[in-house]
Amino acid sequence: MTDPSDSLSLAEQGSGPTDLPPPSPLRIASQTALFLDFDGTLVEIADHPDEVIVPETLPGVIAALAEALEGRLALVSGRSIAALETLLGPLDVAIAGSHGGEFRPAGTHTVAPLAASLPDRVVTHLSEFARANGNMLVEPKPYSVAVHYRHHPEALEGLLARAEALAHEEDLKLKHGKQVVELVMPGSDKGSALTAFMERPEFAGTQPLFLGDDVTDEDAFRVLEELGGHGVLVGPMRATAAHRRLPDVAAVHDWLAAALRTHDQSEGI
Ligand SMILES: O=P(O)(O)OC[C@H]1O[C@H](O[C@H]2O[C@H](CO)[C@@H](O)[C@H](O)[C@H]2O)[C@H](O)[C@@H](O)[C@@H]1O
Repeated sequence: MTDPSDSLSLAEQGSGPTDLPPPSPLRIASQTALFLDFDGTLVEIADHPDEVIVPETLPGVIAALAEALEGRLALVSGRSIAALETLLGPLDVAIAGSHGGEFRPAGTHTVAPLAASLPDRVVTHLSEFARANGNMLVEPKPYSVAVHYRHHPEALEGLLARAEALAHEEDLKLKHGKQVVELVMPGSDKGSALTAFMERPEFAGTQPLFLGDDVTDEDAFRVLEELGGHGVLVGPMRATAAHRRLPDVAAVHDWLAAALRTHDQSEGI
């Protein structure tokens, strides 16, 4: 069975989806708000979630951009906020974690839930299934749970069936990301997280940009149309609601660094 990102592009085969232009250079301006996904966008995908290599300069780049944008920057990730801070260190920037379940504006350590807690039985059932099928990695998060099948692709069909049954019983949302099946509490996703940020005074009246690579980022890309912003797909072209594309993580880093250089020059730094 293929990765959902691959199957989206396969579904588009024939003429294939028309490629998207790259985004304009990022301008540090009062109308700019920047939302960044983490895995596959700021760091390369790794075999295990704990094995991602975080470039030494990344936390500094995020902090510098947030400062230059006067707080109009947020990380919007499927990971929990705690997992992101383990990898990046403590950061005083706005973060939405667990696919929008956790919401934390800049300047506070208080995490506001945007979803109800996941019932324990969901993690228990998926953990039993994962143990019985090659001991797949289970990643419980505050408002979602992820099962990573990268090393056990043969278990995907059964995993999807089990996850669909649990989603139906507990009224959960199923997300099929890169080599991962996740069950998420309803009422929150990356789109609702973006909307919640845009309702805050520091983001009001800005034009949001969101960079993301996975199919789970499409909720945010869709919401951006209503918010007057642009989605930037990171990675190979596929069917997407984004309007711009950068080819890979390295191109994201170059695009961000160029914005900081231009800003520093204009400030005489
Ligand atoms: O929204 P994101 O910040 O992109 O997070 C999405 C998921 O990222 C992590 O899983 C993905 O990255 C892993 C490390 O590269 C990789 O091993 C896995 O196959 C990917 O799906 C994270 O573990 C999940 O909790 C996030 O939902």
